[in-house]
Amino acid sequence: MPLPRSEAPITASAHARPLLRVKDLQTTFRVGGNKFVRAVDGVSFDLDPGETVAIVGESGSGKSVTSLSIMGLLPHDSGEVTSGSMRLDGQELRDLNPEAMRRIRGKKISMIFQEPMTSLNPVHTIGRQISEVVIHHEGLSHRAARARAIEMLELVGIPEPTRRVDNYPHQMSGGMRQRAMIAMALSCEPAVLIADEPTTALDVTIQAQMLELMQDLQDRMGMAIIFITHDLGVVAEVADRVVVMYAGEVVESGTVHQIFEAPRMPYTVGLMNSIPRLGTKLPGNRLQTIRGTVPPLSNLPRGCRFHPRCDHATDVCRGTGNHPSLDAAAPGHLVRCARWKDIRFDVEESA
Ligand SMILES: Nc1ncnc2c1ncn2[C@@H]1O[C@H](COP(=O)(O)OP(=O)(O)OP(=O)(O)O)[C@@H](O)[C@H]1O
Repeated sequence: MPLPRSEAPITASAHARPLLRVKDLQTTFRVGGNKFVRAVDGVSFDLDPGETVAIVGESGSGKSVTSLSIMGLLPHDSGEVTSGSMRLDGQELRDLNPEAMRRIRGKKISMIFQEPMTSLNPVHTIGRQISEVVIHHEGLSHRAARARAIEMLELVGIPEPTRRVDNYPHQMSGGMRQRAMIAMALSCEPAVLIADEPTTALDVTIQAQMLELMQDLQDRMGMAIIFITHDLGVVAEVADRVVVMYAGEVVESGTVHQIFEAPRMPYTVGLMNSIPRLGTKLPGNRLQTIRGTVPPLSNLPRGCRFHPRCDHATDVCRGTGNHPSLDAAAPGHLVRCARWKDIRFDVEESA
């Protein structure tokens, strides 16, 4: 059943009113003179309290721009949300002025980045940085804020928190800085945490520890997480629902089971095939990469944006005016592929 693009309610929420509803989000960048590109093009998804939605896709697919749009952190000289809606707890974020948005960031919605130094200030101690967040948002005294900082460092598993609270970021290892950043992001118990590739820069053991830590904190604090990654392998471990993005658009979304057990979009299957540790067997059982590269936003292919890289593409995928809509392949499972009814992928999970 094809859905008109503007009505496609991605990854159907079980709640009457989701915690966060992103609908038809469009974010545009000025790329010189009067030239604009649409880095996020009609993206919709819901996030319910306590759940994890993963946004996946190769570099340049629009994952980070989606999250920066929600956070109100686009570079203000070049990027702008040009249409759509982002409702957090019923409040339209686009209606908020910068000061009101500052009050929400850190308090109701927080973000952690791949590189901790993006959010940690090298010239202040970790304790001071966490304290500033809780003093700003909760009006705690300096003494109470320091106690909260120590408590948060302990919560994220930093040893000797009463000593570490006075460390500067450079006195900590990469893994510990990552933990400190998480402590800072969670210090006001936000309802939503956006984690943008939070484990990519870490070695495998620390990666696993960080994922475990985030899930543990989610269980304790009940926050919802938007987990941004190019790694579908990680998604299988952390997500309840998955949004696959390509060239600024959602190309498939559904529950983690639907995406892993019955993917319908060749791009999603391509991402799966390029992950060694996923344990998914496909014909030939060989590791593959998706041929070609993500197209530049200034020169998108006609028809389906993925067709030049797709082994299943036919004329119907290439034609001007044949831009595929998001169709419901099953309840809560949406796919943007003109041929999804014709293609079957032989995906089985290994033991
Ligand atoms: N400041 C900017 N000015 C112009 N274009 C931008 C800017 N920031 C991002 N873009 C464009 O938006 C597109 C999406 O970028 P985005 O960072 O969201 O991708 P991503 O999927 O998060 O990739 P990565 O995994 O590398 O972070 C890019 O192709 C880029 O061309």
